[in-house]
Amino acid sequence: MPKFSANLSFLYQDLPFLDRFAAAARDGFGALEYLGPYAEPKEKVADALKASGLKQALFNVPSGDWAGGERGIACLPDRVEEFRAGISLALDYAKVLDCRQVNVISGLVPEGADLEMLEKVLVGNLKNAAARCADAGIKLLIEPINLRDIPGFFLSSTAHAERILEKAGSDNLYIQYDFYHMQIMQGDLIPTFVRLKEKIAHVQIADNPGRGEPGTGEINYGFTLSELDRLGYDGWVGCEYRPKAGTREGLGWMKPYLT
Ligand SMILES: O=C(O)C(=O)[C@H](O)CO
Ligand SMILES: [Mg+2]
Repeated sequence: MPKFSANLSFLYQDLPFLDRFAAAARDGFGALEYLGPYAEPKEKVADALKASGLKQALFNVPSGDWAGGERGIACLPDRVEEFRAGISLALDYAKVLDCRQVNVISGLVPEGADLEMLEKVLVGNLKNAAARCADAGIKLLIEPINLRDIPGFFLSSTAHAERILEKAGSDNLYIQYDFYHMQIMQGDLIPTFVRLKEKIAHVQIADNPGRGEPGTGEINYGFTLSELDRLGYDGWVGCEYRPKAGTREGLGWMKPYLT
């Protein structure tokens, strides 16, 4: 049976951040994930997590000025120090939250940038970060993201992610496989999952078009989720969608999976 993680950067947007933890527990989720917990002291986040009884599935390492339009800094040559400091901060939170995986958002391609140089920077950053995370028993992930929602994003395909993994040469670097992004960019969702299964540490779901609940678009999630089960995927399934009505009202799709 799939195990679901509520992505609190997308779900329960009507509630203050720390109140979303209890709401997710009440609605049957087993774990939580979000972009980042950094606006709150780690002790407060840990208290809310403990009170909810949920697990911390994942969060992103600091990703630059998100509100200002940045989408990660990991490929940017002039941000290497900041990236390394961000890994330290992410590890501090991950330890307190007993979170076993963190995700890196690669960044936007600056106008006129040398792509080979960006790749070299990204690979160097990931190599260093994967080793530091391994020492802490935490997996490091990278996520291909679709170019329609984030034009100019550096990492937008599984083929590119595979190349980055190969160049980084770390056995602690994995792929976050987001079915929504991959449906837009390449399709062939399950065969690609099967091929990369050993390298996929986390999956996320939303339907297309619109990034709504499973069942509101073209992806056959009945088939997809039963395939994940059949193939032995035992990680969390991150629910990273924008509810069409309200989070709770839109959870009908999850009912068959709750025991
Ligand atoms: O956008 C996504 O798909 C992600 O998973 C990133 O973490 C940002 O939300
Ligand atoms: Mg995602």
